[in-house]
Amino acid sequence: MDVREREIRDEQRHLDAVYDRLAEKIHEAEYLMADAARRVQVGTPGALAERDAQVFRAGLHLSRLNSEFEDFLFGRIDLLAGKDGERGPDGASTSLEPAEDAVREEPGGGRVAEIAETLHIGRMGVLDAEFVPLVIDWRAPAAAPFYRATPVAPGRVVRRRVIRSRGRRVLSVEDDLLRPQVRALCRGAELAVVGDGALMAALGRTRGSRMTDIVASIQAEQDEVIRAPAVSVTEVTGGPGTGKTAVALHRAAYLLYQDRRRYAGGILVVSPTPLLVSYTEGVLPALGEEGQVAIRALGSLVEGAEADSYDDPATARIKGSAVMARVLHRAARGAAESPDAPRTLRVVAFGRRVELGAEALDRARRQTLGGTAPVNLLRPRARRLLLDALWEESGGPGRYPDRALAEEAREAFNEDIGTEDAFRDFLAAWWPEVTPLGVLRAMAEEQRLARWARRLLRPREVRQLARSLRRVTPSGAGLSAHDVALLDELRALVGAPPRPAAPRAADPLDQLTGLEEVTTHADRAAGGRRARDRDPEAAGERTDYAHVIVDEAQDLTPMQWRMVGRRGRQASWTVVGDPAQSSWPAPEEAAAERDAALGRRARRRFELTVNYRNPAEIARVADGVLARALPGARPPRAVRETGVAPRFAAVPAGGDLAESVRAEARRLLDEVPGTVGVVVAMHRREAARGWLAGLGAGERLVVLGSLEAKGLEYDATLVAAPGEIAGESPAGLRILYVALTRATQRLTVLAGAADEPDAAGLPALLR
Ligand SMILES: Nc1ncnc2c1ncn2[C@@H]1O[C@H](COP(=O)(O)OP(=O)(O)OP(=O)(O)O)[C@@H](O)[C@H]1O
Repeated sequence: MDVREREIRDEQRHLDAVYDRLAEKIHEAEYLMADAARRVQVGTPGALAERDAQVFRAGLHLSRLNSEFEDFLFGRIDLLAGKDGERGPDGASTSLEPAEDAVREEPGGGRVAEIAETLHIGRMGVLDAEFVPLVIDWRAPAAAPFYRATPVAPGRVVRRRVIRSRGRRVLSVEDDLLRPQVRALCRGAELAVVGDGALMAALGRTRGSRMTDIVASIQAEQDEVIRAPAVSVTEVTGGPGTGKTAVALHRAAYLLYQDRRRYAGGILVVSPTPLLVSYTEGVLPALGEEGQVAIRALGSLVEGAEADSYDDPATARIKGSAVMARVLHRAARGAAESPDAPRTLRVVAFGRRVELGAEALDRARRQTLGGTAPVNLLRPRARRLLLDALWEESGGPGRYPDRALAEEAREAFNEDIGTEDAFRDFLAAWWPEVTPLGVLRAMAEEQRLARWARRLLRPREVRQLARSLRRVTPSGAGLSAHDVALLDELRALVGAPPRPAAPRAADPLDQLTGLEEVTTHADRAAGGRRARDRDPEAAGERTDYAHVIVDEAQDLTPMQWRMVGRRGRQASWTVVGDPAQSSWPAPEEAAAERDAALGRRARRRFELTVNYRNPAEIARVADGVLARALPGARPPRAVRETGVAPRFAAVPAGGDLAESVRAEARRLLDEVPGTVGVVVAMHRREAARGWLAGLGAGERLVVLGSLEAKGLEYDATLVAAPGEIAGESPAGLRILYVALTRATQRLTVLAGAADEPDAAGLPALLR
């Protein structure tokens, strides 16, 4: 048996012990369920509440324990004795630095050390029957050295081992030695070292259609972000492939572990596109945090609205800009004045007809709009002002010289007239209840919009905006992601009618860990009631998150920052992004709204510097475009090379882009076993799907418009007609940079006629 086999066998023994222990825990949980069910016979309220809590705990515990993880246990660290003998609640010793005498000089020269503690790291903590840790949760303080230790600052770590397993079987181990100069002994035998680095093995693996977690190979600079304290704002920048998205998701899991009571159900992750949402959705469940975090695309942040179309760059620029907030303010108030609102109000008072004409009504409207409340909430004010005007008109004030009598009569007048059908019908038509969608659709009428946008938008912009809003239907189909931010703003401006309550998701792990208090059904119901009393809107949709994570933050428009900001008024934040990949052309304007959203909270900044996605050969091509897009910007350092240069091809003279795209895509499908992404300019998106139809690769082949490629990655990428992508918007070069940085193995750049390829097929933009 060679060293590798022996080490795998040892880890297998440990994993077997872990699963045996899990089996015992499952048995316990089942017993608790059965026991709780028996208590239903004892009908006192106290006993019922207890039973409720117990069933809930045991059920969740069971489902968690039963889920088969791909690799439940993935790491191990072998440690020197610590400076002090303190132990944490998980049984591991807490000291980070080795004891003075942990490493000794050997008589014949060299140094030797004894391994004092071995910890296995996994997705969930497991103690044996004697409370000795069999597995430490990856988020526990004791697991931090697994991620943080480096040969320069090894702390107590001598050997770090990454264990790959599937289900109950250990497949392989990969070791890093952090104190290579020390001869380490484990129970008298020399510590074995197997393999050459888990990170490289992980990075070289074929990608599927879903992102996977990186728990087994989080790097030190990433770990610092993941475990940064959640006070205030954590800002993370870093180039493509530096793990920003991965880090943001792992941070969500870490925060839940740290303070479950505060964060369960209260973390929002905002992602730029639905494609990126579905790509990343599996990561948190794999980390054991099923259903605890809401991951939403910018176009799905508003309940009941779902973006299903794209704006051209010029329209997006208008819709996203901060000035829209003022246009919407006027529109919301203007929309309460319907073009076919009645022009006369007639009622009968004191036995005769009393009438308000256009002039009096206009005055009442202006006075009503002097109020600052959302327009729908101004209706009581409108009602009051109309009754005032009618009272005047009817000669009411002159009829009663006695003040007390006059007040009484006025009250009776309000009561009589205010409940008359003619008055009520008039009010409903004259101050109709407006909806955010209704206002947005009213803005599609160019003349009205021109009035609301006076001195704020240019006539050309008004025309463009109105035209684009005409595709929005009364049911809300045809909305773009930018429209959704406008709807959210309008919701604040019109004051949405209350919605029926949706119960807040219960927090499974509160109950499972036993660290938190036990909640009963009664508690949960009361909690729901309290939340509704506070904010009627929160009943339909949660808007008060405890932590908000913004991915690809460089892309948020000012209006989108306002929308996201409304969801985190009391929250702490993690904001990750890369200015070099921004598709929004006016960064200063966005920065102002971003600052407003994040408020005065203190900020901690981190930078990630290593590109884990692209091989160096591909990164070099992208770096050239970065230098054009943002002269002076520093690209991240690519950690690996594949020895395969990117391929440059050109559409042959007189040839067809469609045919060349098809041929190049087929070539990549043959070259890599995993996924192939074909990136084209936005306007070619639909056509390109047709070009590639029937290539028969199932989920392996994906066609993307340039803006959809954000955040995603593929084993191979074909970037077609780069000049078209760069020319499509003012941010085009940065969008091309995004497209060129999606590949983990192979990149093909296909030059169209406008790309002026040289003899080697290299487009002008990449030379
Ligand atoms: N420590 C790590 N171990 C293994 N893989 C990693 C590590 N860090 C990042 N990766 C991998 O690198 C790839 C890029 O990560 P991610 O998508 O999070 O980067 P990003 O910074 O968000 O990129 P972009 O800015 O292009 O969206 C992913 O496949 C991720 O799993």
